[in-house]
Amino acid sequence: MVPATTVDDVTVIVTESLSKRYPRVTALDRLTVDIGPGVTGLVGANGAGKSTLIKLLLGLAPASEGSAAVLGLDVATEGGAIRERVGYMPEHDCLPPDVSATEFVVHMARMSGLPPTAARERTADTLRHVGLYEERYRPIGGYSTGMKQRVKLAQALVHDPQLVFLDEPTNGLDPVGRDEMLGLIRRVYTEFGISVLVTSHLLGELERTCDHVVVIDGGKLLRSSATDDFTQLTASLAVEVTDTDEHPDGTEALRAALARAGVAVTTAVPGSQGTAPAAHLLYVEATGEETYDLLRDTVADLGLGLVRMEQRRHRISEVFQSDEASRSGGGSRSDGVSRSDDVSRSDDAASAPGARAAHTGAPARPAAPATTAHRAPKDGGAPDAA
Ligand SMILES: Nc1ncnc2c1ncn2[C@@H]1O[C@H](COP(=O)(O)OP(=O)(O)OP(=O)(O)O)[C@@H](O)[C@H]1O
Repeated sequence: MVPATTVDDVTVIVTESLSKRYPRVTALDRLTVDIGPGVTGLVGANGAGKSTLIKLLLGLAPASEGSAAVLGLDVATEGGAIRERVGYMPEHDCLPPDVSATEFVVHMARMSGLPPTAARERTADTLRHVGLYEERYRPIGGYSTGMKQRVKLAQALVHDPQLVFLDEPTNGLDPVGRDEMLGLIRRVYTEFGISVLVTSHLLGELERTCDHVVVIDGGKLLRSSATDDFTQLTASLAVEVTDTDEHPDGTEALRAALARAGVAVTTAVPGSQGTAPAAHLLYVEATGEETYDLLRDTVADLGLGLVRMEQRRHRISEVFQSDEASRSGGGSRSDGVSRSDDVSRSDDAASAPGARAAHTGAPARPAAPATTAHRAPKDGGAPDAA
């Protein structure tokens, strides 16, 4: 696959007070954000306005208010030029069942203006890249959900865009399929230099894939930060030890010894209520070098093997959980629902590692943390939080 033109050191997407109002609902509400090159996650519950933002950025629907530019092109007047340079993977199933992946992707390449030979070559390259080369002549109707998602990704990449919009590409995939798709998405940028805007209702799944995360709720910006800012190092150390004949439960032996030494130890992931503790992991509050020394000596005195001792990172969801906990006095939510990775559907929350499903019927929404918008609105005020 021929690498795309890399977009370096430019703002890939800029929106300024962008709004979209339908008769009964405001889908986007004065959204102001800058997005640079790389892989950016756009996270929000169902109905948060993610698909609407993509449609506006592609110039497929007019904004009610405000402005936006993609690759320096105005969405209001240069939609055609934007769509030449941008690939789009829609959320919903939109594939013809009776044609093969090759026929479909060649057709999409021709629609994008590629000559017949180039269209066939690019199709073969792109299908190989997404892992569909062997099955490329089979009708799409017989494909699994994961294969269909790959066809949708291939057609978004076939015309060698500078940027792709991927709307919920992991929808309907099992955990293995999700991981594979997220790996593919990461490689779209690292191998081909194509910047990515990928939407998801799962906060957690994007932290491994994205350089930057934008969180929206009710059409408003909640937060826009580098992923590292969300997942900065915490003061706690994750410690894992082996069991021995003398201490069949090494973790418990270490916990008891540390407690006797007056060290704060927990088996639950700090700051994440409702998250199941990982087996054989202790979290120790680190107060300085002496904590490392004490841990090493205690493990040695007990005769245990030290498997790992590492400073742990916040998970993105914890940023929202801890804020919510502090707003409700440190306890759980008044409705009894704890935050999870999933900012939307309870069925997916149940499948997210360590997540507890919300069963209120209403979508669980992230609380607004102290907003650190990537770019403050021009009036200098903080963007509205829902
Ligand atoms: N054409 C439309 N007419 C009226 N309302 C719409 C239209 N498109 C979207 N909406 C409404 O705008 C809001 C935002 O929808 P949008 O599809 O952008 O959300 P989303 O974050 O992409 O969620 P999902 O993942 O469920 O699609 C929703 O309340 C939706 O019902």
